[in-house]
This record gives sequence, C-alpha cells and structure tokens, in this order.
Amino acid sequence: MSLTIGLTGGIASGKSTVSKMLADKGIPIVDADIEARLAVQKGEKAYNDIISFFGKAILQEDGEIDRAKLGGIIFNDEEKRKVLNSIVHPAVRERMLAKKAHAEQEGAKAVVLDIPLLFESRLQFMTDKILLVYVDEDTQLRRLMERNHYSREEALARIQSQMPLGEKVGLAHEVIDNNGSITETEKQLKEILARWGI
Ligand SMILES: CC(C)(COP(=O)(O)OP(=O)(O)OC[C@H]1O[C@@H](n2cnc3c(N)ncnc32)[C@H](O)[C@@H]1O)[C@@H](O)C(=O)NCCC(=O)NCCS
Ligand SMILES: Nc1ncnc2c1ncn2[C@@H]1O[C@H](COP(=O)(O)OP(=O)(O)OP(=O)(O)O)[C@@H](O)[C@H]1O
Repeated sequence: MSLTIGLTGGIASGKSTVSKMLADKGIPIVDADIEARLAVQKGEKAYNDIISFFGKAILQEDGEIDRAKLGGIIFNDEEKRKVLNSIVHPAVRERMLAKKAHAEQEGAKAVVLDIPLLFESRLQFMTDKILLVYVDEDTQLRRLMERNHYSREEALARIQSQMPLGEKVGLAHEVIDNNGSITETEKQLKEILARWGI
C-alpha cells in the first residue's frame, strides 16, 4: 500500500521548496499547478470553456491563455474566480488521480500530491496524510512580492483569495514552520517522514 501525502500551504509558503526535498528522496510528486497549466492549453476542453466565459481578450497573440491577464481578473473578482475554478478544477483532479495511479503501479511507496487549494476545494479525501507548509503573513507577503515581482496590492489580492494559513494549521496532520532557514525546514521534514515511516 502506498501512502498519499497531500502537501499544501498558501501561495509562496514554500510548497515547491519542500516538494523538491521530497523529490530528492525519490518520492514522486504530482503538482496541481502543473496539471492546471496543462489542462488549459489550446485544444483542451477547459481552454474552450474559459474563452466562452472570459472572451478572446484573455488570449495572447499565439492563441494561448494570457495567464497574467486572467490572474489580474480572477484574483480581484470572487465570482469570476469561482467560475474559473469550476472549469479548471475537475480536469486537474482527473489528471492528478491518473498520475497518482500511475506512480502506484510503478511501485512507489509514497506519492505526494502538491495542492495549494487542498482545503478550499475539500480534497482531503484524495490523501492519507496532510502536510502543511506554514509561514507567517509578513514572510508570505515579502517572499511572494520578491519572487513574482508583484506590487503589495497584487500580492495581497492573491493571498486574500485563499483560506488564511493560520486556519489551515488545525486541519493538517503535520505542519512545517518555513519562516526560518531552508536547513531548519529540511530538518522538520526529515522528522515528519520518520514519524510516518518513510
Ligand atoms: C489564474 C491563473 C491563470 C494565474 O496563473 P499564474 O501563472 O499567474 O499562477 P500559477 O498558476 O502559477 O498559480 C500560482 C499560485 O496562485 C494560487 N492560485 C492559483 N489559482 C488560484 C485560485 N483559483 N484561487 C486561489 N489561489 C489560486 C496558488 O497558490 C498557486 O500556487 C492560474 O493560477 C489558474 O488558472 N488558476 C485556476 C486554477 C487553479 O485553481 N490552480 C491552482 C491549483 S489547482
Ligand atoms: N526557508 C526559506 N527561506 C528563504 N526563502 C525561502 C524559504 N522557503 C521558500 N523560500 C522562497 O520563497 C519563495 C516561495 O517559495 P516556493 O516557491 O517554494 O512556494 P510555493 O508554496 O511553492 O509557492 P506557489 O504556490 O506560489 O507556487 C521562493 O522564492 C523560495 O525560494
């Protein structure tokens, strides 16, 4: 039996940093952000549904979706965000479950599902254990602004479109405090994996 680990957190809380550490241990990672990108490529059903609702103005010259433009709309409009989620999320779930099944067939003893909106989308049922990567609000805002070159307003709009990280803490089986150094984060991860027998 393979253990399915739901890796979650908030935007820029450090999920990719932790998932890279898990990948270095040979554990297969299924990343919701990657699957969401693939699901909205030209030719996919979700691509057509997005254009039907948001119009051709959200396309780039090459016909692919202009992610910055679409992000500018949905992170400032909850109703439109819900519509986008209802178009994209079913396709993402399907893709993730297929990749997870494939990893299990290959004999993986654990599989990581990296899902930023795991609690918001109530996807706990897809996992056996949930690992939350936590940072405080100031660190999250600072790291997001630095990484994406967002203004304070752009970064806050994205953070506020998600369940506050403080609320997610009580919903996870284990929490990594990622406010400190990468070494401190790695140490916490090692201890958690040992508790889970991995
Ligand atoms: C709006 C889009 C085009 C912006 O693309 P962009 O390349 O700028 O960001 P990217 O996809 O890399 O997402 C970055 C982070 O934003 C956050 N985020 C993305 N979508 C959402 C959302 N609908 N609600 C809340 N937070 C979100 C996540 O923390 C994610 O890790 C894109 O995020 C998207 O299609 N979102 C809808 C699908 C979705 O919910 N993806 C998240 C995981 S399933
Ligand atoms: N412990 C740390 N110390 C310093 N910087 C860090 C630490 N952890 C992560 N970072 C930096 O913070 C930023 C966000 O981290 P990361 O990309 O891993 O977050 P994420 O949760 O995967 O984000 P998203 O959901 O937006 O993809 C990155 O620039 C990363 O290099």
